[in-house]
Amino acid sequence: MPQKFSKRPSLIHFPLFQGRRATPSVKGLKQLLEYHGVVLQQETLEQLWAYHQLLREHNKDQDLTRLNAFETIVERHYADCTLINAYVPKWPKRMIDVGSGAGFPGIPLKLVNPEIRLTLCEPRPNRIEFLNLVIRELGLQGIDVFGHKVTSRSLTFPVEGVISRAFEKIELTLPRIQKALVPGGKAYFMKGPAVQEELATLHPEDFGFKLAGKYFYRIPQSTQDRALIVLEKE
Ligand SMILES: C[S@@+](CC[C@H](N)C(=O)[O-])C[C@H]1O[C@@H](n2cnc3c(N)ncnc32)[C@H](O)[C@@H]1O
Repeated sequence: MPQKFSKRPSLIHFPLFQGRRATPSVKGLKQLLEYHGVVLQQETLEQLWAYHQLLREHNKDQDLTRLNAFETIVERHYADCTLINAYVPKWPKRMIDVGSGAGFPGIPLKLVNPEIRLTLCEPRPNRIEFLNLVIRELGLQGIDVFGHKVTSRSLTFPVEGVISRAFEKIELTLPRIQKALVPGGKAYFMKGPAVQEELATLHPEDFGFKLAGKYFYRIPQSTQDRALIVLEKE
């Protein structure tokens, strides 16, 4: 039986803000995030706002995101990439984000979990440049960019965690990360509704992994179904 997507993640608050429209500003960002069930500290909000401004400023020449409206960017990028915290009690210390693009989920994940030592893996030169700019401008520590394709040969340093969103089928990513991920390490896959078909044919044991968790939910106050699939390296 396919899993049903639940309407609300369990650890989420629903604050008072009831509208979806908000002026692009730190305040508007806070209101929209809270509307989607994400409550952040003021300092984190300000960092996310600084990132948003860089994203807007460089989007035209660097082809970073196809989303345009502030509300949509907050819902599908920032809320999406921070809601996952509700399902992971403790993130691994040393992680990579495979296929980061403009920094999703890596940058929001790092902002809400500054203790993670994170490497953003992205081969496209304009995106590498943008990610390095974000790191510099926001003064982030414990984060760097691996500007190459992740393959079983290129990724040689050991990591305890891997995350990716909108990248490729899980069965294609597992061989890429098989060597780098330490035994007991976890791989987190952020997926949309098509995950059901993918899971039906996925055999993680063929790659030395076992299923450690699967969570199906909807971004609060949206039509966006999401899943977080967690695999553990045996
Ligand atoms: C569809 S985008 C998703 C970007 C981001 N994760 C998101 O959710 O918005 C996939 C990204 O993976 C990058 N990519 C493609 N092959 C890769 C590989 N072998 N290793 C790392 N990144 C790769 C592409 O350059 C692209 O930026």
